[in-house]
Amino acid sequence: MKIAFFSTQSYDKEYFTRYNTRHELVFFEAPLNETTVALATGCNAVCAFVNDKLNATVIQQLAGLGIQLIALRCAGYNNVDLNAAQTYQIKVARVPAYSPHAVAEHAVALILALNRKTHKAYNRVREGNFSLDKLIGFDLYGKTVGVIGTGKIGEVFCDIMKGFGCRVLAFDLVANKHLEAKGVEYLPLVTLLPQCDIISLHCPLTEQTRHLINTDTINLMKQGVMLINTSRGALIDTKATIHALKTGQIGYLGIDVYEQEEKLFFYNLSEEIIPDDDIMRLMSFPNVLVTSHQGFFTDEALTQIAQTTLLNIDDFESGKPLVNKVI
Ligand SMILES: NC(=O)c1ccc[n+]([C@@H]2O[C@H](COP(=O)([O-])OP(=O)(O)OC[C@H]3O[C@@H](n4cnc5c(N)ncnc54)[C@H](O)[C@@H]3O)[C@@H](O)[C@H]2O)c1
Repeated sequence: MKIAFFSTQSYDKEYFTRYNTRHELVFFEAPLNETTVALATGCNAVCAFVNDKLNATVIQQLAGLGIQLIALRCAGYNNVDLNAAQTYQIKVARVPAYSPHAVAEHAVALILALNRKTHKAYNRVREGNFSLDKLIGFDLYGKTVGVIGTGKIGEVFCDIMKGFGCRVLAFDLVANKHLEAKGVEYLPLVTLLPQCDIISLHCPLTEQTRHLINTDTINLMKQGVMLINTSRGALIDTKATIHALKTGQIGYLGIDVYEQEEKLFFYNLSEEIIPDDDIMRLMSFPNVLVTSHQGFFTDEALTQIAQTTLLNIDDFESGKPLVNKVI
């Protein structure tokens, strides 16, 4: 099959070329949207990533070009209009699990860096400043951590935080029996939020979870709470979060995802004027750490993403059941 890859970065090319044996891969740096969709002309499938826009218009245009498969090289599919894909009979497959450890460990990295201010210490000592002033952190041992969404990533995250000696509380639509057996306590969200020193988001972005973190839920949290989001940006109402950082209601924020990330993340904008005032405000707080959607970015995860995506394409081509189909 001939597959058009959108939003391609050098590492996508490297890993997919390494594991591809039978397909023709065409790599485009451009993201997939209404203005770039024509690049898929002559291809049978498109391979898309988290910030590609597969709305109804794009899907209609893809159908017009004869595209039969949308092979997502990610787990989330909130950026795909599934009704439109169904209408135009385009199959959608994804990579449901690729090293949940990669994302869970990144969430922990954000917690540790925010708490112990490692990023600041790194810069200080390079300038010969060996003072500890304002670098004080807190022991994770004995603290209460709230985990929202205890699927594959949330489960690994709970295990790691248990290992630190934290009390772990969870909120999910379905309780995970393995976690309950290890002492993770499931509570309604309104009961969980006021008890936690750290809250980490690991649920998908859906109509129910959009702006799950808003003024009302933030006000239920402990004053000075640490909020971590490695899931999807729109789980958090950015403006409400900025307000809470200004008042001190949120004491630390670690985000690997951002509501308006598609125009920023994965690009080098160091020589540009960035017009997004919210991200600029967020980055100006000393207690906010932003990474640009790198939770998945480990060798193991990139290998798994390439292998599973190519397997999905193989299965589709040979008419086998699509084990990783979304629809
Ligand atoms: N930062 C990154 O690089 C990166 C990489 C991969 C995935 N992600 C994000 O992480 C999310 C979680 O991934 P996963 O593999 O653990 O998914 P998963 O499907 O295994 O788990 C998601 C969990 O969220 C729960 N959930 C669904 N709706 C909920 C709701 N309304 N309230 C509470 N819980 C709810 C589900 O029941 C499930 O247990 C993905 O949806 C994706 O957005 C981020």
